[in-house]
This record gives sequence, structure tokens and C-alpha cells, in this order.
Amino acid sequence: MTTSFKTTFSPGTIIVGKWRRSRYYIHRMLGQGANGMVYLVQKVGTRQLYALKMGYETVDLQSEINVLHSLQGQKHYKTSRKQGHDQHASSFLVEVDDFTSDNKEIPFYVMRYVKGVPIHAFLEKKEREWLGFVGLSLLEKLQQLHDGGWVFGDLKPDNVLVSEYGHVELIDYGGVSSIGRSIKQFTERYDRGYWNAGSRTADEGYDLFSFALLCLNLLYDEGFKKVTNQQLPQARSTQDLLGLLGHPNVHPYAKWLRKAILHEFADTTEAITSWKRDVYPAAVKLKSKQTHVTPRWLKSAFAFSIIMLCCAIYFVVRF
Ligand SMILES: Nc1ncnc2c1ncn2[C@@H]1O[C@H](COP(=O)(O)OP(=O)(O)OP(=O)(O)O)[C@@H](O)[C@H]1O
Repeated sequence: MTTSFKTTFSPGTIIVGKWRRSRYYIHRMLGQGANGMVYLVQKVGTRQLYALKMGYETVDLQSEINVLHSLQGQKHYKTSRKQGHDQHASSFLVEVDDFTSDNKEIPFYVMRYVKGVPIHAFLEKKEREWLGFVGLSLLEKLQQLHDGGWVFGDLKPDNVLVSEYGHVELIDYGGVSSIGRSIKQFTERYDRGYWNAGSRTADEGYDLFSFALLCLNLLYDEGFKKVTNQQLPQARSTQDLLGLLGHPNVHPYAKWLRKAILHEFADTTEAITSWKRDVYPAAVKLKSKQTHVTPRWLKSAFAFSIIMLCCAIYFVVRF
């Protein structure tokens, strides 16, 4: 059955599954996208929080559910789930059902709740060098998907949530495609095809390319916006992107980004090795330099105490 709805539900609403009869209490809306609305919910009778996504169209939601199902079954994810405290809470897919509202059938699924803010919001409050840390964590998430035969596809800042301590989680698996198939969902400015830099066939390089553009966007937003908007579609090329690598903000990442843009990494493992070797130490060095810079107030306080000490010695000697 195909359904279509755009109703929003207020906090306090209880969603009751038609088939499985589970009850979820809505706390608030987490976000809204092209495919549906996502709510923070609590399973009634438990303390467990989840994210519940209602689809506008059953067919769009079903393709996300299929991907989440497959990820769930993957050995790697099974292992990481075992390490968690609550297996259910960390599951990709907790439950799939429909519920009825105003005589309409609304499909939904329940997934783990990822507590964090989008990567651009996270980095706005931190030094730019944090990208060295969260970037590595994001590359490792992509590698897990790639190892399972998947490509994320729609990599963009909104789909990367970062916790307070810099832990990265991907959300919105609607764009995930099997390696070798066509990319089914993408955002133009991070898409290889948009930049005439390669096909829209799902391969590891597709995600690495999007990752590089996401980095450019985060490091040098102004320049990235400029090249994205100024060119006619047929004139867009990787040269526009490579031209941004000389900017001082981008400098520590330039070597790595160049390789990702030009598809010079054999695979994600090689890309991660290079990030650890070329990017991560540069970020750590910059960061430790910053932490070791003595604040001006401390220098003034030190100078003041030396003067006071000299005065005290002078008075003791004199009288
Ligand atoms: N598991 C989750 N945990 C926390 N927040 C989430 C989760 N899933 C989604 N969200 C929030 O809901 C918003 C919309 O979700 P999602 O991106 O899945 O919808 P969409 O319709 O597929 O969006 P898009 O138009 O980007 O494809 C996200 O931007 C995010 O803020």
C-alpha cells in the first residue's frame, strides 16, 4: 500500500504499532528530510530512547529498511553490538510497523538514537584541527560499510553526527547502495558526477571523493561555495577543487585531499593509512602547539609576581 502524509505529531503523542502493538511515547521531533520525519521516542514501560522514522512514502522507507536489515545481519556489526551495553538500543533496526492516524496508514521504523550534532556544528565550536580526529573516525565508519560491500552514497555534513567527545555516527542510510550498483541518492555538491570527476557507480572511491569535498566544505566554506556556484555544469572539473588546496586552512590536509579527489587511493584502507600518516600527526602537532601557548593573562600575572617579589626583597634588605 502507498501512503503519503505530512502531519507532524506533538510531544506526548503515543504511537501504537498496528501489528506488533509496541507503544512509543514521542518526546520531540529530531528532524525532517526528503523521505520522512524522525522523532525522539521512548518505548512505553522502558527507559530506552530511540529514533523513530515515519516515511512519507512506503516505498522510500522500505528501501532504507532493507539496507538497515542487511547491515544488522553483517558479522562486523554483530560484533560491535555485542560489545555495547544494550544490544537493542544500539541496533540499526529495532522494529518496523505501521500505525493509523486519521484513517491513514503511516509506515515507520525504529532505530538507535544517535546523540550528537552535525559535524559542521561540532567543528564550529572547536579548533579546525579537530577535523584530524573526527575525520579519522568518519573514515573508519565508511570502511566498515565498504568491508560489508556497501557504499554510503549521500555523504554530507547533515548525515554525520558527532558526540560531545568526538565520536562519529552516520545517519540516514537511504542513500546506501551495494558496490557496483548505481548511487541511488546523493547531494549535488558532494557528488562525483556533478564535478565531472567520475561515474555514479557505487565504489569506495565515490565515498572518499564525497568525504574530500565535505572536508573542503568544512575547512574553507567560502572557497567551496564559490567554486560550486560559479561554474556551468559542463565546465565543472576537479581543477576547480584542486585550486582550493593552496588555502592556508586546507594546507595540512592538501596532500590527502588531492589523492581522494583524483581517485589515487586503491581503497579505503590505503586512504586511512595515509590519513593516519599525513593528516593526523599534523593535526596533533598544531593542537598541542595551541595547548602549550601560554595565555597572555598568565604571562602578565607572572611578571606582576616577579615585580612584587623584587619589591619585597628590596624592603627586607633595606630595613
Ligand atoms: N538515528 C538518529 N538519531 C538522531 N537523530 C536522527 C537519527 N536519524 C535521523 N535523525 C535526525 O533527523 C533528520 C532527518 O532524518 P533523515 O536524514 O533520515 O531524513 P531524510 O528524509 O532521509 O533526509 P534527507 O532529506 O537528508 O535525505 C536528520 O537530519 C537528523 O537530524
